[in-house]
Order: sequence, then structure tokens, then C-alpha cells
Amino acid sequence: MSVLAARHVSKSYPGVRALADVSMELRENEILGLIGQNGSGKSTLLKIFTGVEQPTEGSLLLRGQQTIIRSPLAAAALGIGMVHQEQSLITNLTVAENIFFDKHALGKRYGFYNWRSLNKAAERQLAKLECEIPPDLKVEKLSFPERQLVEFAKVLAVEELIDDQLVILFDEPTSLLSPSEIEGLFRQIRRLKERASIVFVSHRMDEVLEISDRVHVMSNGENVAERTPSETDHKELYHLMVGSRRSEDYFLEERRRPTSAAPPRLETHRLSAPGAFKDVSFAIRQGEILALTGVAGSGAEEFCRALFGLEEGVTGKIIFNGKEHPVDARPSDLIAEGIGYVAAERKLEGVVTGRTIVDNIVLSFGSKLGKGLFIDRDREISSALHWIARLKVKTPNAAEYVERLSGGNQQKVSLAKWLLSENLQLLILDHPTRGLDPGAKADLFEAIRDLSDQGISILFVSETLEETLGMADTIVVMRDGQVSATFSDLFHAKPAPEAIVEAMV
Ligand SMILES: Nc1ncnc2c1ncn2[C@@H]1O[C@H](COP(=O)(O)OP(=O)(O)OP(=O)(O)O)[C@@H](O)[C@H]1O
Repeated sequence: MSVLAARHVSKSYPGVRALADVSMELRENEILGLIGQNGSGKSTLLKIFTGVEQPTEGSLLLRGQQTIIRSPLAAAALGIGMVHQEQSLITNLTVAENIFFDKHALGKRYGFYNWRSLNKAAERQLAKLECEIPPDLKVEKLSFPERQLVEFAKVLAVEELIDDQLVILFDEPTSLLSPSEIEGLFRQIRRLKERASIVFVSHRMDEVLEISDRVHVMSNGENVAERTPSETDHKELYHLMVGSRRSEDYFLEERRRPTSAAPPRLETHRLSAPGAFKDVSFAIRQGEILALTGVAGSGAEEFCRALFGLEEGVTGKIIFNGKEHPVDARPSDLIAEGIGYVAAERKLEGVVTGRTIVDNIVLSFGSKLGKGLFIDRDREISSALHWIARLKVKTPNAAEYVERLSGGNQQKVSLAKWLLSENLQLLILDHPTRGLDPGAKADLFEAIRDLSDQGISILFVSETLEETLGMADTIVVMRDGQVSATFSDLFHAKPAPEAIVEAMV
């Protein structure tokens, strides 16, 4: 039976048709996978299902009845909840307060204005997930995966409001999780399927194929195909999403080069940051692509941040182009020297909202393209446009506000701003493919190979082992804040994945 259905739904924003005549249904006790390129309309559809946006045309049916979902609160009352990535929680409130924040009706029913009963009710939701986070803990004390479980519990609490089955929507739930955390999440999702219908959005096709009962493919705001995992595979899904572009060698491995004898671009000697990493000595050469890898808490991300002046209390030595530079240099000085950094957390550090796409791209380097004091605006804009086209940022025009782009397209903008720099010498990328669809990833990998050919060194922390092995010339593994292994010259021999994992754990 159909639980939730969209009938001929369209959604237009000025200049953009985010959804065009989409019909789709979610059935009882099923997991429906939703995939599509960045900007294909997946989030817009979820926003319509949760009352954040209203369709321009078409209608929604809930358990066979035509329904208007006016707001997220109204959606919750109807049993429709969205598990956001951890960012939507209020960090200075407790776990229990967050879980019941938007459920005033329950407050009246159970007398939640009493802490004990609020915490007890929260505990009950967390127990459904077999998780023992104390309900009276402030959310700021939790790790990302724990915060996501709280998001999950928040949706499950809706069960106490309604007698019908829940509809739970997941928008890229795995992007911040480690493989073992993903396994845990999948266990929970499978368990919940007994009493809920689930929509699962992800760019990771292997996950979608593993967890879904059916998969819908979206392209340009349209629902272009429906498959069951048993009748399709990666290759077909890739082609349905991206079109006919190559998928076989994503990483352009034929362009990998032997280790050069070029002098190091950057070296560190016994670099340490309290509580994050200790005595890390390493070197990256001109044009080298070096992958830094490790499990959560290995210190790899903090090490990258430290190289860009974003960590406190760093000691040791950093030598850039043969010259020592202060370990407490500010990012603005490092940018001037030719170091760029793309943060994993694009919402916090990647793009500046309230500004256009072009402004975002030229923000860091614009004035450097000009001569003396004069900014060459035409040149700025044409370089920005070049990268918008090259990375295929999906937008009606470059003067659009950056917050109107889909998540993946914002990520492309945060990358493009560094690619514009004419004196870029070292680019540090923290999880650069997070949120990118498979086609966009291939474009990014190609751009990385081009930069490396131009002698720019690339240091990256990757999303997966496959990316690390596919892109790197050298792999440095970190464990508990220290370097545990280095695999050099992948041009001649690639290490076995097991050898890397062994050094990670
Ligand atoms: N508030 C808005 N104003 C204008 N355009 C918007 C707005 N919200 C979304 N869009 C546009 O609608 C289209 C679909 O965006 P949506 O966020 O649904 O894509 P998505 O499939 O979720 O992408 P991603 O995989 O990158 O998250 C995009 O072209 C986007 O720029």
C-alpha cells in the first residue's frame, strides 16, 4: 500500500525548475533509495514531503488521501520526520530537550514540564536505537555520530504522537560516519523498516544498492528511472544519473606519475598540537598528490588544519619552499604564500552566504588577479566563470546567491575559489568529495590531476580507501595522532588495502 505519494509535483524558484512533474510513491515497510546528480532535486522533494516547501504544481497523498503539509511541525504531527545531518540540533540544549523541542502536544499529554519525565521519555526513544546517550547531556558534548542518533531519536518520538506508521526521510545520513558507524545505522534502519517507511538519499551507490528495496533515479528535476537493486548495478545507475560519460576509470590512474626528485614543497618536523597529533614529520613534493588517512580521531584532519593555521598551540617546524615559516601563521598570510585549504565542513567554513557565486569564488584571490591596486574585474569574472563551467556548478547564472545552490554545488564553489589563485602551490583538501555526486567526483579528480601536472602539490584526506588508492602518489597513515605507516611511489606498486587498514587501527 502507498503510504506517501507525490502526484505530478513541480517546484519552481525564480529561474530554476527544481522539480518537474515528479510522481513517486513510498510503500508500506519499504526503503526507497533516491539518487541523482547534485542539483537534481532530491532535497527539494524531501522539503516538500516535510512541509518546508510547497509544490508549485501537483499534490501529495498520505495513505491515499490528498494532503497539504504546511510546515515541518504539521509533517511531524502526520508522522513524517526527517533525520538531518547533525547540524540541525541546538547544541546548548540537552539531548532530551532536543528530542522533544518541537513536540508541544506531547508535553501537554505527558506533563513534560518535569525534567524526570522528559528525560525518561527521551531515554525510551534512545533505547529504540539501542543507544545509551544520557538524555540530560548537552548536545555540544556529543560526537557527530551521536548527534545523528539524537536526530534519529527525535523522529522516533513522533511515534508517540500518532497511531499510524512513520515515514522517515534520510538526507545523506552516512556522509559523516565511519564504516562501522554506517553498519550500525543500517542495522537500525533495517529494524525500523518493520514499523516505518523510509526514504534514503545518498551519493554512495553501493550503500543505496545495499539498503534499498527500490531505487528512483532523479535527473534535472525529473524522476527518470525506477529499479530494484537485483535488476541493476553501479554501472547502470551511474549512466542513468550522469549520462554517457566515462565511469570506468574515475581516478585517471594512467596519469599518475613516478615520485619526482623535486625538492619538498612543504616539510614538517615533529609538528604537534595538544590533544590532536604528536611529532608528525612528513614531506610533500612539488606536484605530488599525497593522501593522509586514518580512522576518526587519528589526527589527520587536525594536522591539515594546523598546516593552514587553524589549530591552537602547535609546536615543531614547518618548512615551506625551503624556508621555515612560523607555526602560528595566520590563514591570510598562508594564502598569500600560496597555500589553500578546503574545509570538510562547508556550511561553517566553505561558502559565505548572502553573497553571489562569483563573489564567493573571487573572495580569496580577487585582488591578486589585478595589477597593483586595480582589481581586474573582467578577468576575475571570466576566471570564476571558467571554473563554474569546468566543475559544472548547476545554476541559472553566476550572480545567484550561493545559498540557493544545492549542497553539492556549494561544495564545488568552495573548491573553485582556490583554483582561481594564480600563485597556488599547495592545496589542502579535507574530504573534498563529501556531498558530490559520482559525476562531479570524476570532474574533481580530473581537476586535481591537472593541478598536479602544473606542479601544485595536493594534500588530501579522503572519504574512502578507494579514493585514497585511486588518487594518491603517496599515502601517509595516521593512528592516535602519529604517523603509523607511509606507502610511497604508488606509480610503481600500490599497497594492498589490508595493509593500509592494518596501519589505521
Ligand atoms: N531556495 C532556492 N532558490 C533558488 N533555487 C533553489 C533553491 N533551493 C534549491 N534550488 C535549486 O533547485 C535545484 C535542486 O536543488 P536540490 O537541493 O533539490 O538538489 P539535490 O538533488 O538535493 O542536490 P545535492 O546532491 O547537491 O544536495 C538546484 O538547481 C538548486 O539550485
